[in-house]
Amino acid sequence: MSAFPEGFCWGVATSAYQIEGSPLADGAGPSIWHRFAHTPGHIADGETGNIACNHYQRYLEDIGLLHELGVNAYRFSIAWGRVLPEGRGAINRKGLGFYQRLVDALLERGISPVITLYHWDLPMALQDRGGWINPDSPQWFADYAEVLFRTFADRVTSWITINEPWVIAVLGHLEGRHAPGWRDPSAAARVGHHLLLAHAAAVASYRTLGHGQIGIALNLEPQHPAYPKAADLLAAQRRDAFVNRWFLDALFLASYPIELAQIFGPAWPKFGAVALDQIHYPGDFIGVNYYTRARVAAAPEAKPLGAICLPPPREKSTAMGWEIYPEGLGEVLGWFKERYGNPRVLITENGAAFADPAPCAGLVLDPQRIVYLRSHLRAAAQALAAGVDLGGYFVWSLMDNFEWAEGYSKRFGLYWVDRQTLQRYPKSSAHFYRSVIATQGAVL
Ligand SMILES: OC[C@@H]1[C@@H](O)[C@H](O)[C@@H](O)c2nc(CNc3ccccc3)cn21
Repeated sequence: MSAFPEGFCWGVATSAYQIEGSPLADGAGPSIWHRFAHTPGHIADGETGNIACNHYQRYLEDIGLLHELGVNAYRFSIAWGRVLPEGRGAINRKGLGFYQRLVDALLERGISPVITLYHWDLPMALQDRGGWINPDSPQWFADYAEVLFRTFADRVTSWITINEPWVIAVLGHLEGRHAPGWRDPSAAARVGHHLLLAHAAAVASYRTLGHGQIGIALNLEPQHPAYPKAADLLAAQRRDAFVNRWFLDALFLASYPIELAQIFGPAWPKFGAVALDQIHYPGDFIGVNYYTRARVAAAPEAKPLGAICLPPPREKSTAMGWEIYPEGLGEVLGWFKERYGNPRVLITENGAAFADPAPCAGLVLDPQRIVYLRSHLRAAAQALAAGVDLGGYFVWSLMDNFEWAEGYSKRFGLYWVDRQTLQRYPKSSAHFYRSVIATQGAVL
């Protein structure tokens, strides 16, 4: 029996800087990840996205892989700096032309484009104006989005404004592990707010220019007390406010969790009623990027949260050190039905990195990824049966790619990429996912 309804959206996901390569080709303006990756010490093995998977040249071959999988949707991001090299103003027609050819080739194959407007690669020219802490940044983003809405209004009906505002604010502006590499709590709080204003402005623009669906993609991760102790439960609740409810409550409830003012202290701005009303903009769907859960222990010395996350047992971990915890996907999906009015949800990322072996006779055997995907797909099917308005599922990722600060050392793909030749090889998980799609989940 099919676990998923006819018309369910089956896809895979990628992002521009992680797969395209050629970051400066055809008049493209450099991004903050180009600068960050070229700054020694930021990326494992000193790698950059200069080549990545050379998708910029090999995109037709990669669309062939999508067709081989049988997906009916493909989530990818547009590099802002290819379209607007200075981040605003003059349009780079060659840069926009790449995405027009990509969209047309997808549509010819019957694959629906799901475009992420922003997946972390802000044009350097805008960062030089302060980037996301600049109060003008929401308008910069809305103007960029309008160029794409007008270009693709007739062909693209699924849009994601921003990928993971929490990662942008926290890893990029609080912890400094991602571009632009800042460590400034006040900046992180303001960046989070400006990203929500940017999302709201793009949604408002799409309401006048488009006739499809638009949403935002959030990284969501259940926070569980490591031990049955009151202190651990309180620490887990604090971290839940910080990781999950910061953006969920803002979008759906027009309020920030009170814990954030305690966590950020004086660095947390005094947002008024108008500011909170302006971020009350969930859009048409919520994208859920789910990978794992956190086991949280109280640690008063670990400022500002007073919490630490305990590593999972090795036998339950992926190559990223993340716990394999499919139950957490059902928990996260349930939040939308229980707390936020049961909006349309898409699982916009779910996947895992494992130490995949090299190809043998043209195939990479990755049984662990099959186990991971099967268990998470089962959890998704159970949530759907329980009444969650789940409309689609995207595997992260189509192929091994540039895994940010980890460089190319972590492989998330359904296709294995030879780093010397860039040849793509199917993993057995690609064949598994193809069978899931072909049977609407009956094989699970
Ligand atoms: O790490 C795998 C992927 C990454 O390649 C995607 O670009 C990004 O959208 C993505 N988000 C998560 C989950 N959130 C996260 C948490 C901590 C650090 C980085 C990402 C995983 N991933």
